[in-house]
Amino acid sequence: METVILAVVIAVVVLGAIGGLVVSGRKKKQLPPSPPAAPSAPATPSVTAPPAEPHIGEEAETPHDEERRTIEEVGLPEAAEAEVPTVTPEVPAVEVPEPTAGRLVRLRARLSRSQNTLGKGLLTLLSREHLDDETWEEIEDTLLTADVGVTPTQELVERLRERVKVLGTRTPEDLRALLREELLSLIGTDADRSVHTHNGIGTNGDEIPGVVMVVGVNGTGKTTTTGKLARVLVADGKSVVLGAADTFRAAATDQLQTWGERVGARTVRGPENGDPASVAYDAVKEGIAEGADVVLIDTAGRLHTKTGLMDELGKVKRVVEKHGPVGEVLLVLDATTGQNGLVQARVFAEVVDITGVVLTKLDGTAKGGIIVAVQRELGVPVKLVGLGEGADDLAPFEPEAFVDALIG
Ligand SMILES: Nc1nc2c(ncn2[C@@H]2O[C@H](COP(=O)(O)OP(=O)(O)OP(=O)(O)O)[C@@H](O)[C@H]2O)c(=O)[nH]1
Repeated sequence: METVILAVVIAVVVLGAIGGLVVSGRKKKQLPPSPPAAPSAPATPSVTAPPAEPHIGEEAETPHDEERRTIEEVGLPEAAEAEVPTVTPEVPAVEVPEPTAGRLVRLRARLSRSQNTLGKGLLTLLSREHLDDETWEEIEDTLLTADVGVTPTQELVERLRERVKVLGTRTPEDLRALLREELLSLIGTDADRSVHTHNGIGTNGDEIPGVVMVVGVNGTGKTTTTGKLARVLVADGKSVVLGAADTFRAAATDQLQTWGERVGARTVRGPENGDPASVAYDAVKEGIAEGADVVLIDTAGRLHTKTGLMDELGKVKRVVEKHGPVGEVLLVLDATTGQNGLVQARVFAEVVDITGVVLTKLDGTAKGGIIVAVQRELGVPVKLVGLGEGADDLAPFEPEAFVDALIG
């Protein structure tokens, strides 16, 4: 019996002691709840252990080691891996130029702004109640001021006089239709205005890329036009190689290369002041090797009065022709230079057969009539017009859209 009592007393004491330990343990754990741990938490927000309020009892019994394991389990390594930035090789962005169809219509606002005097001026004069000699003279002056040229102006005035006489009433619609028709016949709607970029047959009998040479006096916009034309061709799905045969001006070569890089076209360049004919030859050779569709050759600006430079241009063309035919020789004319452009055109045409004209800076002049004059002078069509300094401001020349922009 005594033994039993002793055993019960021991059991009570032991239980009491255990109870006391548990309570003191709880108190210890509850005293510093979590504030000290909390500040360290934000350092690694994505990997913090999940329960904010862990089970007190468990926490008290959980060894410290186990907590670390739990954090590892959350996947620190993966998180760290995810944060490693992926290194991609730097590739220059290749632009996708705007399609060329309908560009002139899109750029119509620029055209009508610069050519207002011509189209609207003519319409206003033709709408006068009395079309006397003085009025016809004013019409003639308007055309001459716009650089249409003497002979085409006289022809147009004559035709308009005849047709207005026949016309009974002169409603604004009648006059607009009549003027549209006459201006269109003056500019011509039948000419082939496409830039010839199709493949040619090389001197060795194999197919070679279409070759286009861009020529003109200094500062007319040759390099810019070559770059813009490369974009037009790329937009139309063709592969292009550029030849920087303007070896006089290092900046022109860099400029051309930049244009090319923007659309993913390779530029063949030579040493500064090197032989332009040799660069042009190499460019076509590269075009053949690459199987490119078109090779565009930018030449140095040269004054038509400098015979030596003009002879050099002839040589560039002849050297290129050792590979095969040059499909297109584009003469770049600055529309703001007016009648002087015609003199240039004549000399360039003698040295290299011009096959098409690019009229640049038409956005900055009211002298759009030069289109008529230059076509008459050279007997070759205006194929492209420049209407601004923007990369896609070169448009295929469409007579209808041009005349519509003139007369509104
Ligand atoms: N407003 C306007 N500016 C143009 C147009 N075309 C070219 N330009 C500008 O004309 C200037 C001369 O252009 P370039 O292409 O360097 O002329 P370039 O004929 O190659 O010059 P050189 O190599 O010195 O003979 C540049 O500032 C062009 O941005 C156009 O259609 N409109």
